[in-house]
Amino acid sequence: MNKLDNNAKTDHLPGVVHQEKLVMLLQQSHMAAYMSVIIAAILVGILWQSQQHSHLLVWMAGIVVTAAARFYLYASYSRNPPEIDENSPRETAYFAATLIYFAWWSFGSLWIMPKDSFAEQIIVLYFMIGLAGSAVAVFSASWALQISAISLLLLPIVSWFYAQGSLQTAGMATAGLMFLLSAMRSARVLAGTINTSLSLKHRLIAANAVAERLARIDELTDLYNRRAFYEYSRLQTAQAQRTGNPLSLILLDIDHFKGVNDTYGHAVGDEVLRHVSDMLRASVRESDICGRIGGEEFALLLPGTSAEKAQVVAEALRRSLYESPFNFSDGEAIVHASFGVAAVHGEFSDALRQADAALYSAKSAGRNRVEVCDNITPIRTPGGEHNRR
Ligand SMILES: Nc1nc2c(ncn2[C@@H]2O[C@H](COP(=O)(O)OP(=O)(O)OP(=O)(O)O)[C@@H](O)[C@H]2O)c(=O)[nH]1
Repeated sequence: MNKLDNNAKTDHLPGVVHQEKLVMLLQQSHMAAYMSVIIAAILVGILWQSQQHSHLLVWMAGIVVTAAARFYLYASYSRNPPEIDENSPRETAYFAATLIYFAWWSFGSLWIMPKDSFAEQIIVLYFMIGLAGSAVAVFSASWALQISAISLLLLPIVSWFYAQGSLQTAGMATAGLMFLLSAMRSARVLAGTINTSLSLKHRLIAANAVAERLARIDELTDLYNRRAFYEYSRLQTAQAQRTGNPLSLILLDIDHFKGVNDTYGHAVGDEVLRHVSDMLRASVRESDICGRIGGEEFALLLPGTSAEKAQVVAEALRRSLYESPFNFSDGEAIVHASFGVAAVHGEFSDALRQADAALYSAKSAGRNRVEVCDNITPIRTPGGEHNRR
C-alpha cells in the first residue's frame, strides 16, 4: 500500500537543524578533546623544569578528568541520540562539561604559569591563543560555545598580563585582546553561515519530499497516481518474474459515476472517490499497491496472489462497496463498481489490457460485477444496475 508521508517536515526544521549542529559539534569536539589532552601534556613537559611537579600533575589530572567527561557524554549521545525537538539533559551536561574543561585549562594554566619567567608566560599565552583559535573551528556549529570557550581561554590570561603593568606584558595583553576580538567576529560569521546552510539544506530536503509526493500521489484520494502505480507495477512484475511468485491486477471502475456528479454535484463526486479509496485502503494488504489511474478508475496490484485469489478479493471489495452506503450531507447513496481481474504473467502492459477487457465485459454484462480475464469462471453476481436511495 502506498504510504508516502503526508507531512513535509518543515515543522521540525529548527529541531532538525539544531540536532544536526549538535552532531557536528560532538563529532568535532570529540577529536579536539583528545588532541588537547596531548597538548596539555606537552605544556606540562615544557614547564616541568620550572614549576612544582605537584601543581602540574594536579592540573593535568583535571584536564584528563574533564576530557573523559566529554568523551563519555559524546559516546552516550552517539549510542542513543535524542529525538528531534527533545531538550536533552545530556546536551546541557555536554555544554557544562565543555565550559568546565576550558575554565580548568584557563585558570589552571594561570596557576601553573611561572610568575618570574616572561618567556614561559609567553609560551602559556601562545597555548591559550592556539586553543582559542581551534575552538573557533571546532565549535563552529554553536556560537554560544565558541564565544564562551574563546572568552574563557583568553580573558583571564589577558587580564593577568594587563595587571602586571609593564610595557611588554601590556603589549602581549593587547595582542591577545585583539586576537580575542577578531576570533569572536569570525566565530559569529562562521556560526551564522553554518546555521544558514543547514537550514537551506533541510528546506531543500523538505521541498524535494513535497515535489516527490506531488509527482506520485493523487491529491484527492492520497493513493498513487497513474504514473507511480505503473512504475511500481513494472517493478513488481519484474520481481515476480524473477521469483516465480504469482501477481495479479484488479481494475475497478465506479458505475454510472457521471450520474453522481450530475445529480449531486462535483463535490459529492469527489467525496465518493475518497469513500472508494478509503475502502480500498482499508481492505487490501500492506504489500498490495493501490492507485487511482483515471477519473473514477482505480487499480490494485496484488503481489503473491493468483488470479483466482484476486477474483475472490475483487468480489469481496465489490460486495463491501455495494453493502456500505455512502453517506453525505443530502442523504445516502449506494455506490457500486465493476471489476476486471487479470494475472500478470509477462509484460505488465499485457495484464493491463487483459484486466481492462475484463472490466469492459463486466460493464457490458450489467455492471456491479467481477469479470476475470483468462479461463477462470467469473463469479456471477447480482447484476445490479444503479441503485440509489
Ligand atoms: N467529482 C469528480 N468527477 C470526476 C473526476 N474525474 C472524472 N470525473 C467524472 O467521472 C465521470 C466519468 O463518466 P463516464 O466515463 O461516463 O463513466 P460512468 O458515468 O461511471 O459510466 P460507466 O463507467 O459506464 O458506468 C465524468 O463525469 C467525469 O467528469 C474527479 O476527480 N472528481
